[in-house]
Amino acid sequence: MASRARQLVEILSQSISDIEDFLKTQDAPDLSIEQDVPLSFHANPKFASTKDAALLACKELSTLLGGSFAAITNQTTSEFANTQAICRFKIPSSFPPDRDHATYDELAANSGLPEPEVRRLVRSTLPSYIFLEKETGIVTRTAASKLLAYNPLMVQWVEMTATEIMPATLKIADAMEKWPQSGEPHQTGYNLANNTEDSAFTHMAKFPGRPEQFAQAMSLFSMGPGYSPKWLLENYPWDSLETGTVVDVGGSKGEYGIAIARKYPQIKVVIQDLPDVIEKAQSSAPADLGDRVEFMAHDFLTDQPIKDADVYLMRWILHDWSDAYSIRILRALIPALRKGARIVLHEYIVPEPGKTLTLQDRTLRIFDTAVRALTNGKEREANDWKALFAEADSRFQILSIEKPPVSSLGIIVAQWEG
Ligand SMILES: C[S@@+](CC[C@H](N)C(=O)[O-])C[C@H]1O[C@@H](n2cnc3c(N)ncnc32)[C@H](O)[C@@H]1O
Repeated sequence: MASRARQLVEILSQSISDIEDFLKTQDAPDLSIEQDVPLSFHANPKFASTKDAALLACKELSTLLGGSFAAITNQTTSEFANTQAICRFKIPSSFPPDRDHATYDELAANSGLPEPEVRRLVRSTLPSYIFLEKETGIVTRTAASKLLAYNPLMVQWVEMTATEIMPATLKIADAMEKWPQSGEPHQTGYNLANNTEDSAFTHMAKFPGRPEQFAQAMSLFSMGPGYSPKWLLENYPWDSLETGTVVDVGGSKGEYGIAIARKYPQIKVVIQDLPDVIEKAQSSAPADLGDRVEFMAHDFLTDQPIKDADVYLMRWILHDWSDAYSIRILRALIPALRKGARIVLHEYIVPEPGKTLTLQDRTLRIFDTAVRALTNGKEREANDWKALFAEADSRFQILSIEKPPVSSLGIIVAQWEG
């Protein structure tokens, strides 16, 4: 028997042929993104049922291809709200042991929610393939609900997105009205959604568990193959540094700095971050690298204290900051720079529009919305990166802006010519 994916392709192919035949009988042009078919077609039972069959096949095929993670993350806001509720009430893990199917009564008993509530929530997630109900009253776990049952980080991600990101993004328009063109990290959708004057991360830190939840949710991303430090290690000529110094600015626990020091025994690395982050990072620093890895508290909005280093690395830093602040962060390096020093950024590079649309475009535009909502940050296109350095100082010369094929992040290299 043909695979489910193949069956869906057949349904899609047949439905599209039927739709095209229908359009011909109506003397209507082909389906087009730029021009809808007349509204009256949707009232035509033949057109409507064929279109629905095609859309449903597309949706299922997209879920098959995208996998369980995308099935959860690609939901609309209200679908996502129901997914948050099924996580909060632990419905994905309320199945009897060793079984991936359960009655609503069993789910109610194990989750502690009344049966009508469980039924309503579960049925709201059926269109997203979070659960299936192949036989009325019997709920089957899908790959997506198994992910929610067995992967605590995924549940943290759902909760964090629903409580931190979504409310903030829905306030972007209000923030734009209230603070036109602001680049301030405390004049954002997050500020309005949380009724605070603190910047997002300062505000979150006032609530036990919130920063940890944010960090854990974000760590889900770092597990993807595109986020491995190896892309930065393999795609920058670190071995040309001889006995050089690399400063990992905003380096957090030093994942990247430590990886560089471990692979290149001639390089010394200084990992800088805010004092409380450095205090924690220092306590878990690897002993075997000795004094080749140093931790230092430093606020990157102030002048860089490590002079004449070979490379100032900033991974995933400037996307959290508006142009005005990013320029300030770049300028704060200048007093330390010797001629020829390199600034290496490891950041997303948003593809320019007008070229072929890729799935990455959608993902990066969503990230851009999230960083804007949280801190007035920005995901940037190659030209934005160039403009940022040019605005910071004309003595920064961009050497390359490239994204290694499997890497999610690109590498932007600038040289100080002052
Ligand atoms: C998105 S994380 C990136 C961490 C690390 N570079 C990485 O890629 O894993 C941003 C980091 O910037 C640090 N940070 C935020 N504001 C800072 C400041 N004013 N000075 C120094 N570090 C700061 C945060 O503590 C955090 O570790």
